Amino acid sequence: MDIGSNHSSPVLADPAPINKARLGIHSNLLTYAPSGGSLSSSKYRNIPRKKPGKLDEVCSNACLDAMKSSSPPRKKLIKDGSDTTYSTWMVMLASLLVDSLGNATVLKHPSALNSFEEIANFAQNKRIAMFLDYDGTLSPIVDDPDNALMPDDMRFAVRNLAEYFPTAIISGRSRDKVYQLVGLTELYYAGSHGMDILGPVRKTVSNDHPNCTETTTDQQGKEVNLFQPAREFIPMIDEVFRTLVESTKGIKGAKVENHKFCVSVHFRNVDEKNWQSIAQCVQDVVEEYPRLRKTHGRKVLEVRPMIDWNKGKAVEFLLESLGLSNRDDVLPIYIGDDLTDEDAFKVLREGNRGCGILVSSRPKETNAVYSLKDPSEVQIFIICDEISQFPGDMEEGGCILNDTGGSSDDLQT
Ligand SMILES: O=P(O)(O)OC[C@H]1O[C@H](O[C@H]2O[C@H](CO)[C@@H](O)[C@H](O)[C@H]2O)[C@H](O)[C@@H](O)[C@@H]1O
Repeated sequence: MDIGSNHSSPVLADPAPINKARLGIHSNLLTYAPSGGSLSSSKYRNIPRKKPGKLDEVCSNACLDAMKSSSPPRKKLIKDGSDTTYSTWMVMLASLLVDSLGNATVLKHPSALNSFEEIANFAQNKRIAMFLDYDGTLSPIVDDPDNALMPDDMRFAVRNLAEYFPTAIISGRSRDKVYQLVGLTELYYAGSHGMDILGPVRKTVSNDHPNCTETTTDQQGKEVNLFQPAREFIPMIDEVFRTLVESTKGIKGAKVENHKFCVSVHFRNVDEKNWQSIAQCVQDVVEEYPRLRKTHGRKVLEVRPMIDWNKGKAVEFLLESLGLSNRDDVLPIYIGDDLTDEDAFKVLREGNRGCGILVSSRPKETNAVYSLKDPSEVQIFIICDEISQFPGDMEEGGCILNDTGGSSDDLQT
């Protein structure tokens, strides 16, 4: 049985589709040309860059389009008296449309919870390898990235999961930051969209990537492999971080984060009339640094090294490091909510290797097979996985679920 074979192509009507062809923002749509310089491995290639000129304006306008189309306006109350009836009708029509698009998603990307039996059947006699994004997947999206905390009951569910299946977090944040937020030593962590991975030691992996792999010890003194394919970019990223902090300091609500191998520029709290200025600041940087490129997430623009590495490659790398790649008895599952997670969904979809689950409450174009509405559904899915794979253990008290969100110690018997 092919996983998700009942469900058709990944392309779905999106109420606000992003014009990727114009933007060139999605890494798996980019063509990489061979690089010179010290990034000698064929994995790392430069994208030929246009000369700065008249097109700059078009570029930052395109960027602005992407910022707008990925940020649908919030519902507004209609106060204008004369147009009330017409406007009300429009709102009702729009919400009907959203509802029917929602149903289309349900059909094409069914809920992973409703399809749980299908997934469990497919996972039978297989070992699940679980990959989880952080923001919007394990923690709800909030205005301030520093307040994106993972609820304790989610942490408990993930910790239990990791007891049964190899589990990795793959985040756009720095590895240190995401480790600090998740706080579980049982997991593997990949930060900066997979450009900073702490994984198990495996010789073949080190041989494949001799210049970017280093054997070290983790917090528990265990031998681990540190994989950093963009190591030489650290000083450049640091410089870009400082430049962006300076250039955006006059824009109210802008926030810049340094993730060691990439920089995030948040515009969630910026008035829409200033989004153009944010886009311009980012555009100026990528023009000044031809070996960096701009990508795009949920109300965030990012600047990152122009290397052929992303969350999809990180999944492949971790599977290889865990000795789980190219095996019929392994089912990798990746759960994520953002554009950057699409690279991972695509890797799993290709060759029917595993299954991507998109976290979204509205229809989106995606390479995932299934969907979950929000982090609370992610938590339920994780718990169901544990129970379905090891029902005996659960009944015997390995994991007794309650709905009070109490500490893990309270719940262990
Ligand atoms: O790959 P992820 O773990 O999902 O990280 C992607 C970005 O997540 C964070 O930003 C997002 O979440 C914030 C907190 O909810 C929200 O305020 C922001 O608008 C979102 O884009 C993080 O701050 C970024 O640096 C990550 O790239």
